[in-house]
Amino acid sequence: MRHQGHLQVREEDDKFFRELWKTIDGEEERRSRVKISYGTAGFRRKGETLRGVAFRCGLLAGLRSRALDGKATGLVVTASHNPVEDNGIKLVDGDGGMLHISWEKYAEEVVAAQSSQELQQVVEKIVLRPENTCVAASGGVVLLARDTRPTGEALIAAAIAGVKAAGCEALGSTDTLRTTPQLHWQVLMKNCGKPSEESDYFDKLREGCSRLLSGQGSKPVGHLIIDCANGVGALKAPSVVSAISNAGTVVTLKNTGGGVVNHLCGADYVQKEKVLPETFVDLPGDSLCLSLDGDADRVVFFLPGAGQSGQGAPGSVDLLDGDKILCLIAAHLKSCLSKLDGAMTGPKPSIGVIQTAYANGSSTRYLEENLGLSVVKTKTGVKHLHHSALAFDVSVYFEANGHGTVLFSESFLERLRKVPQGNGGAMHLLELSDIVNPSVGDALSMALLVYVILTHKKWTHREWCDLYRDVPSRMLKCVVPDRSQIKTTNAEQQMLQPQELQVKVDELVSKASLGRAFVRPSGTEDIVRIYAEAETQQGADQLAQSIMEAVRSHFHGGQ
Ligand SMILES: CC(=O)N[C@H]1[C@@H](OP(=O)(O)O)O[C@H](CO)[C@@H](O)[C@@H]1O
Ligand SMILES: [Mg+2]
Repeated sequence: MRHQGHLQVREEDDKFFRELWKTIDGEEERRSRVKISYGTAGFRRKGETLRGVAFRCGLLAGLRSRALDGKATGLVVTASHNPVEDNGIKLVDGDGGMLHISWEKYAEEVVAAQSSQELQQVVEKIVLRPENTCVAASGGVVLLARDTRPTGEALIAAAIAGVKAAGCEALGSTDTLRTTPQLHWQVLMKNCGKPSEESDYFDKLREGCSRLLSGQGSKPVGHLIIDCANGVGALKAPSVVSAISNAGTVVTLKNTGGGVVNHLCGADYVQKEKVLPETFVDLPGDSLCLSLDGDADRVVFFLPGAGQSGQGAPGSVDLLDGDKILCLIAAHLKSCLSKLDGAMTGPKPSIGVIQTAYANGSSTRYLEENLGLSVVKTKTGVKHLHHSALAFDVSVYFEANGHGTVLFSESFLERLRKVPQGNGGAMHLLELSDIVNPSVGDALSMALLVYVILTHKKWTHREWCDLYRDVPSRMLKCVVPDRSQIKTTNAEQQMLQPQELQVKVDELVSKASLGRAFVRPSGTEDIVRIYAEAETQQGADQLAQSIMEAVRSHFHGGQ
């Protein structure tokens, strides 16, 4: 029967598996899995408690591959920007993107299963659903990789066991270290019939960047200093940055693994604290710096300086976050498209610019008022931004924290290829498409892209920094008994429930000069986030604080 044997748990065959199964069925593991949700970007928690989750995710990635007629899927063991003791699982779908939203609930169901018997039943139930009649009885392949966290090896071993239990082939071992965007790309390539070697992705980025820089004759910056966050990006950065050093900029890699991943370094630290990574001392005056996160899918740039206020403490930075990266790219794409005018047949190409509510108000104003572009706002989480971006010929999306990429639709690329030789604009756009990841944000690819754009625009890093000045903002977190009581609308900028809390927020915002604020439940932490902007830093701080008090008082009666 087709639906028999979807889970092939052969405990008697394999000592490793018997040991693993004991852990999976251990009391502590069981309890810890009950309420774990897929979240904004996969499962995440203390690495020590994740073997059962990793096993089940391997199993699910295998089932998903079987549902896609044997197309490869992927699984990355990483906790991204989170501390070293955390770990997590990100699942990659057959198109190289993130796991399809319709399968997230299955991931939660398999993870919540409390015993091997229950797991078997959950799997059978999933494949018996009418929408899953496509799940083939066999076949399937899953690409696996991990970042550099110490718990990664054990989790990959568990995930491989899960893939095998689903009757699928596992490609990857406990030693397979990849950045998240690299694995996404490898899944995409495999499904295009072009299976790739470890180095292919970075070779392609480096060679593409060298082509774009050749003959430019000027460099935007003397020194580029890269904070690798002591993560997996440190292993891969050398293979791409030679394109930049060959163009005459001195590239220095820091935090390449000697310290603890994301500790006092990395994109999240720099973006949230607005300070230099700890090891960034005695920097040359003309340095442009950037920080990756632990799995290198997120990047922010910064200039050592006095901070935007001009009065920052030593070590403070002028931050060029995801919003500013997006504005630079959008400005460049717009001018490239204008060079195509008349050279391309058919309708005018559409350009999409996608942000979330956390984008600084000044960036949205710059895009709309200076560039004349209309901005689409989506819910938080790259999967939402990516989905909206797919509607355009060319699009760029970024979260303020540095997650983002540029997308070119296949039909637009086809039209570009037909533009007569000699139109530099079309060739340039085609070359740009070679150095971006079409599936997810990639810190290293974006580092190259920013450098290329600054070079072509003949802009210095200062000019980029001065595109606009951020509105002062403040983000706070608040623990509430049940954050799922908050329901939002309008790209999470308003609460539908509790209605009276939204009324209070509106009232507080109306009192703040140039105020803007919203409250939403986090998708990755058991907290509620409060974001506020105002004319002054003090105004933003006060607005955020008073909203936090309103949230507390609503949920805890003022306690
Ligand atoms: C305000 C904020 O930075 N939110 C982050 C955070 O999501 P939350 O749902 O806000 O916890 O983690 C996500 C996954 O890394 C990231 O995509 C998102 O931008
Ligand atoms: Mg990350």
